[in-house]
Amino acid sequence: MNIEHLISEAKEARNMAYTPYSKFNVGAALLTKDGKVYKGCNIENASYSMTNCAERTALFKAISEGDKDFVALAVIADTKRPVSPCGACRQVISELCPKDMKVILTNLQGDIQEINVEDLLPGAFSAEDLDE
Ligand SMILES: O=c1ccn([C@H]2C[C@H](O)[C@@H](CO)O2)c(=O)[nH]1
Ligand SMILES: [Zn+2]
Repeated sequence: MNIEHLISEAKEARNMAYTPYSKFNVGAALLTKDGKVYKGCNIENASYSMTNCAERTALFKAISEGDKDFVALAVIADTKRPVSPCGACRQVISELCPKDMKVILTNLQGDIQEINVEDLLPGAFSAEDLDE
């Protein structure tokens, strides 16, 4: 699976976004070691803070299906710069994905930024912080 294909899966997921409030559609595609792709879109709610971002939708779908070996995540939105995942998603990605995994951020113009998971959220709170 190449990066272009993963991005096209993210673009497809974006078409499923449920965004009656922001009209800002985001898609994500999460690739597993076995070559399976979990797609996710953002899902909003009239109680705005209940919104789930595309990145977390894809991750939660995968984890809930028993998949946990991830090799890449692509995210796409109609932004001037490659879309920037929110803080909540950076926290969740940091916990569930390997440190050296590539996150491919892109936009509809085809600008691409690749970033390692470990650089998404420097100093992230993690499981180790829970140890006494
Ligand atoms: O990386 C991002 C950034 C924003 N959103 C969603 C949340 C909300 O539905 C809309 C506007 O913030 O975009 C995502 O899904 N992923
Ligand atoms: Zn988010």
